[in-house]
Amino acid sequence: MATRLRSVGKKCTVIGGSGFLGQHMVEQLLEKGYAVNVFDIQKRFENDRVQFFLGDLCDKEALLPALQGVSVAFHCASPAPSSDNRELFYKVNFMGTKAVIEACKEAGVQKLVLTSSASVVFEGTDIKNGSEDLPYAKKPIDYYTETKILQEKEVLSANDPCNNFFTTAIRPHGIFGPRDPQLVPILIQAAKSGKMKFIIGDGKNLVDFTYVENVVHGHILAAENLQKDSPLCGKAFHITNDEPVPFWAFMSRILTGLNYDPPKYHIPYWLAYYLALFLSLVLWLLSPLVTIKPTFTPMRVALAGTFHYYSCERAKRDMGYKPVVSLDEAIDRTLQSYPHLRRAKA
Ligand SMILES: NC(=O)C1=CN([C@@H]2O[C@H](COP(=O)(O)OP(=O)(O)OC[C@H]3O[C@@H](n4cnc5c(N)ncnc54)[C@H](O)[C@@H]3O)[C@@H](O)[C@H]2O)C=CC1
Ligand SMILES: CC(C)CCC[C@@H](C)[C@H]1CC[C@H]2C3=C(CC[C@]12C)[C@@]1(C)CCC(=O)C[C@@H]1CC3
Repeated sequence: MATRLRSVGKKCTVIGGSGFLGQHMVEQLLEKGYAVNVFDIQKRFENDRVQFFLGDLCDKEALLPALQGVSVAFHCASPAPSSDNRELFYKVNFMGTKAVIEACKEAGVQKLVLTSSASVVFEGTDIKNGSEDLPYAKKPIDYYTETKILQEKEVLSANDPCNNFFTTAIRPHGIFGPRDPQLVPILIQAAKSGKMKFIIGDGKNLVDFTYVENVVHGHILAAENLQKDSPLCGKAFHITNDEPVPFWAFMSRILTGLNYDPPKYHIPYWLAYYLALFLSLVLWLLSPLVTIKPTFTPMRVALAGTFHYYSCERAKRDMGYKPVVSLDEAIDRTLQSYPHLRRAKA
């Protein structure tokens, strides 16, 4: 109730509001009484209560109309991690984020909440209950992560209380839920083509998978607690389900929930990693002739075979965060939302 009262009359803009997380943000913001603008390069849904602004966030002039009269901007736009396009990541995540900051300041937006990623500290080796104090990855696992680091630094250092401009960053990890175009669809595609036979490593590595509604809840709490002298100013916060789970148990639960067999043979982590590395080298050599997107990339092998789970104590302490949907419930809701991916029983 308190949250609802505080949010009445608030106007916000969701940059990247047509995306998976963005659409869920829009739905919950509307439910909480916010007036919502969406700025995105594409329009992917219809809603009379939302004002859409189409444009590229790298263009400050295009952003300005979407930010007029707005008190909070949520920036959750990014090229898809799988695009692996270094120039595009640099242009959108780094240069584009600079444009977002400039446009917010010029339009008089008071709060900017960035969707960063817990992966900004991940280098492909185990992280167990990692806090926000871990240093940024010196060797990020891919170009996407490299530019998420640049982006987060840019937003946090733009915090400027003297000019009434406050910034914070949310670092979710492994977001999943209805309409996710990545995790479940990629997994089921791999299972369909017979590639989900092997567990990479011993299968005991714990990982955070975070239900999209919990991620949205973290963003809204961040916006509502971000103000002068609050501990959120210029700081990053992990938002997770706070229930780390073995990576392969989670994958198996999704697979069996959609009537696919879970993987049962084990392959040593380093063997999988070097095979994926060798495959990407071969595909790179062949790239002038054919473009093939491999299912197993070194990055995915690293994510599938190591521990990477994070503490969200800072978010609990500073913004009263607590996941609103348990992992069990989240998996059930997600499975129900993908009837078209369910395999018919023989
Ligand atoms: N999906 C995941 O597991 C995780 C995602 N994140 C972050 O969460 C955010 C949202 O991710 P998703 O919703 O999964 O991605 P998504 O690909 O579904 O949505 C991204 C949106 O950004 C828009 N966009 C891209 N380039 C743009 C540009 N130049 N100008 C305007 N709009 C542009 C796209 O059109 C799309 O609607 C991203 O910042 C991502 O880095 C962080 C941690 C985990
Ligand atoms: C084929 C299988 C070995 C794995 C299929 C599932 C993967 C597609 C996903 C498992 C962990 C996911 C993940 C991300 C994308 C999808 C997975 C690799 C991110 C890279 C998305 C962007 C981020 O900021 C970090 C995420 C970490 C976990």
